[in-house]
Amino acid sequence: MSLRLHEITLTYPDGDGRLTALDSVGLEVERGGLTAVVGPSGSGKSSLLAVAATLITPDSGTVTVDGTETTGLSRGELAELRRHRIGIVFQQPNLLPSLTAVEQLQVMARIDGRSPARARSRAMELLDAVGLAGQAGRRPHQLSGGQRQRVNIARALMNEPTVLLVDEPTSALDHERGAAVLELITRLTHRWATATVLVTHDRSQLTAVDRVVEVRDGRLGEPVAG
Ligand SMILES: Nc1ncnc2c1ncn2[C@@H]1O[C@H](COP(=O)(O)OP(=O)(O)OP(=O)(O)O)[C@@H](O)[C@H]1O
Repeated sequence: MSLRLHEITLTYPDGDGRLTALDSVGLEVERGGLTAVVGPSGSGKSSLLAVAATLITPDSGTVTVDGTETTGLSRGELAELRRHRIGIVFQQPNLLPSLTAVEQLQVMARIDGRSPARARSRAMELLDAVGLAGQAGRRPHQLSGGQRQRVNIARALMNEPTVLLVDEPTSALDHERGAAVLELITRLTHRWATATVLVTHDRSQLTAVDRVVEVRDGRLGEPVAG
C-alpha cells in the first residue's frame, strides 16, 4: 500500500478545550489509484491532506508512505521523505513570477541535486504530458489560470513521487476547465502510477475517479447521495 492512514485522530486547540478535526480516520490508496475526498467546508478535508503530507503530526494514528511509517521520523527525515515521495498541489499555483514554465519545474530537481540535463528532459516530458510543451518558455503572467494550474501539477510530479496530494485543484477554474484538470490528474495518476488523493467540495466533476469518500465532522465514510 503506497499511502496508508490508520486510525488518525487530530485535534486543534479551541478555547478552553479541543476541537476534533479528524476522528479515527483510515484511508488506503494504491499506486495508480485516485481517491477523491469530498465534504462540506470545515469537515476536515484540508487537515486530512496535511496529515497525509506529513505537514501536521496527528494526536494519534499512523501515516505510512511508500512502506515507510512516519511516526518518530525527525523533521529532517520527514522533509526528505516529502521531497522524494510526496508531490503536493496546493490550491493556488504559487509559481515564481520571474521563471518560465520549464524553469518552475527545473528548480525542483535542482533542489534535489539532479543533473541539469536530466532535469530539463524530465521537465519537458511533464510539460508535454500536461499539454504545455509549446508554452515551456512562458512566464506565469503569459499563461492562463488553467495553464498555470497545469504547470503546478507538472511541478508536483517532477521528483517522481509515489504519493500525489491535490487540494481543490478546480476552485479557481470554470466548470469546463475544472473538468479538464480533473481528467488530466486522473490520466497522470495512471501514467505515473501515483497514489493520488484529491480534495474537493465540488463532486459534480468526479466522474472518472476510482473512489470517492466523504468527510463529515472529521469522520470518513462512503458518500451520501446528492
Ligand atoms: N490551525 C487550526 N487551528 C484551529 N482549528 C483549526 C485549524 N485548522 C482547521 N481548524 C478547524 O478544524 C476543522 C476542520 O478544518 P479543515 O480546514 O480541515 O476543513 P476543510 O474541510 O478543509 O474546510 P474547507 O473546505 O473550508 O477548507 C474546522 O472546524 C476548522 O475550523
